[in-house]
Amino acid sequence: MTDDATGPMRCGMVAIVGKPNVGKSTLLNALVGQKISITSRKAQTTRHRITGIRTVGTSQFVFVDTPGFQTRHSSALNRSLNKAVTGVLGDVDLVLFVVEAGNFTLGDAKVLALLKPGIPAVLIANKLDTVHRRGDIAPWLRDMQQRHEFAEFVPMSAKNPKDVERLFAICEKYLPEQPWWYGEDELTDRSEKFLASEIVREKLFRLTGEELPYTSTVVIEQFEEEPSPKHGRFVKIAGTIVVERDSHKAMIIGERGERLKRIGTEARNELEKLMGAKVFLQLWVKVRSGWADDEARVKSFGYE
Ligand SMILES: Nc1nc2c(ncn2[C@@H]2O[C@H](COP(=O)(O)OP(=O)(O)OP(=O)(O)O)[C@@H](O)[C@H]2O)c(=O)[nH]1
Repeated sequence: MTDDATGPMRCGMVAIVGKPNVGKSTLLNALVGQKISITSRKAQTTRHRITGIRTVGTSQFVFVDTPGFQTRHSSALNRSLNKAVTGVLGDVDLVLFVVEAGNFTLGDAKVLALLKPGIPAVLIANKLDTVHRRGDIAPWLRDMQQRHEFAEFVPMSAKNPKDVERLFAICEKYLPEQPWWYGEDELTDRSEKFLASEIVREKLFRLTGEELPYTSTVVIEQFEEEPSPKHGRFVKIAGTIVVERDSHKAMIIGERGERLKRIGTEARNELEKLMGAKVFLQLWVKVRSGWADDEARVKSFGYE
């Protein structure tokens, strides 16, 4: 990657797609250079179409993260997720198709089938650091070449900054020559309110582990900024964690409310850092059974 400001001005949209858990959010965060999308060990934590923006030299990359492609269940929530993926793929300049290096499963094949002809796709063979037999990668790459006409093949690790820098240099030439859409320092076009719900959701999944179904969601009901002579910025946030069962509610609240308190404290600390503000955060837990199957309710929670 070059940082010199010579050459034509470029700007373009880059979609990051792949089945759940291959490392899309990790890659996006590494590319944008700051935590924007939420990562966790639990699959399917990314539901929204999140953009991250990075300007390097004369090129501006506008990244679009997509939800993990759902195949197992077909509730209204999953249909909405799938629509988000297919919608994104039609109007981007470049697709980064992420798989785990050395692997290709039916789940990967289903996402690959969504790629549109005419839009260049780069194969990202991620998590290379976990591959012990590097010799197996060359024949695997040849096999991948048969499956799709990829523009480039990039074996890498999203956790290795050198690999991430190299990826920029590889992607740059696929951006069209045109003026930038965003300011040089902008990182995301998502609101702080949206980031607040994502951060609470991340803490929720981190602190409840594998037991909590991914249909649990967070709705921010209040997001108000008040002038504060003492703190500069002061933001009051109230949110509701919506779950499907009483047992999930009990799990989140924990013994004597300990777990919910921790979720709130960790989320508040991170929000304060991110927003450079003093944050007052209130969280509730509500049970709404079957919401993931209810089309209207999925919409009311902000999923298109
Ligand atoms: N060893 C290793 N682990 C990685 C790498 N990239 C991502 N991971 C891990 O893989 C897991 C899943 O990463 P995510 O970035 O959340 O995956 P995702 O594809 O966005 O997942 P969904 O949101 O479910 O679609 C996390 O535990 C990451 O830390 C990598 O290059 N090497």
